[in-house]
Amino acid sequence: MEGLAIRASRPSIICSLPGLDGGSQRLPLSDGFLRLPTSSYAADKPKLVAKSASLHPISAVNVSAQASLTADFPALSETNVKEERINGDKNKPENIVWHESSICRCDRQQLLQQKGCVIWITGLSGSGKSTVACALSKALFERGKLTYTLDGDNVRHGLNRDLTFKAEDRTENIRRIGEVAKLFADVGVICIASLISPYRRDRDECRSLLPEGDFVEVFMDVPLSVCESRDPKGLYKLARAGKIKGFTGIDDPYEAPLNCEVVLKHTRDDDSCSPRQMAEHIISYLQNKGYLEG
Ligand SMILES: Nc1ncnc2c1ncn2[C@@H]1O[C@H](COP(=O)(O)OS(=O)(=O)O)[C@@H](OP(=O)(O)O)[C@H]1O
Ligand SMILES: Nc1ncnc2c1ncn2[C@@H]1O[C@H](COP(=O)(O)OP(=O)(O)O)[C@@H](O)[C@H]1O
Repeated sequence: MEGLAIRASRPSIICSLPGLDGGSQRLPLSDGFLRLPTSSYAADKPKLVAKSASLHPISAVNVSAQASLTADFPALSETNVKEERINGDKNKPENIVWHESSICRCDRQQLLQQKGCVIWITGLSGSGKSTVACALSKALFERGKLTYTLDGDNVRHGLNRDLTFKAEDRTENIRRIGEVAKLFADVGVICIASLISPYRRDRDECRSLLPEGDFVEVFMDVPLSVCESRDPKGLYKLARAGKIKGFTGIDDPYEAPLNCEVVLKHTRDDDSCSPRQMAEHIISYLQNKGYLEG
């Protein structure tokens, strides 16, 4: 069906559409979506206004419409509006129905007094990703904030144990961790994902899984020479000796972020920020964006 689909985390939403009699109406969702055929809004200058049925914001909105449709979501600062045709998602599973829960993300965030998000730490091996992830999780814990860390090395011991370091396996590694991180964010947890994630496209895919603002990309901007001199696991030495093939930074690519939320730049060894200072930098970002409140 060609039309409009609005996804919300509530059983019904209040909606006013040109095609609906009597202004606003409360409309029930089926499998998490309000679906409207093109005919209900294909007026000359169609305007859609949707609000959640309670004071809770709509967690996500998918607009599938003709180019002429304009959607207007007043007072919904947390709303993520995406254009997507109902039939346009070729990866959409068939015969699978989304089951809504009566407790939504905003309820959990209220309980935890924080907002779920993903802190995605990317950088070369030895750039300090795990160290910063650890310092961040400790500093947030001390403030009473709940985090969970997904470390590339660790996840490769379990969920991703079947994956190698070939480009397509790295992509799959990142995709799976991105999906798991999204679940944590939905719980209301501040999820810290710390992995090399060398390809920009893979990181951008993970970003696109989340509502605007909820993906915070942190780049460990540390020169290869510094990472190599640290070499805590002796892997650079093995890579230089040709005993590890396809090692990031040596004979495999790393694409630095072009426009990320936080850059933690290494300056000089005698003047480098401590992991705690780096963690505080990320915390300031989260605080300014309101992620440390319910
Ligand atoms: N070929 C190759 N290239 C890069 N890294 C390698 C490789 N082989 C093993 N290792 C070790 O694996 C850790 C990186 O795993 P990730 O899951 O973060 O990598 S990726 O995001 O899929 O690229 C990485 O851990 P960190 O040093 O913590 O980054 C390495 O210890
Ligand atoms: N800010 C820092 N200054 C100096 N050394 C650091 C810093 N952060 C991490 N290190 C050291 O660098 C090495 C690599 O850190 P690690 O967190 O394991 O990096 P990654 O997870 O990116 O591989 C470790 O020996 C760690 O103690």
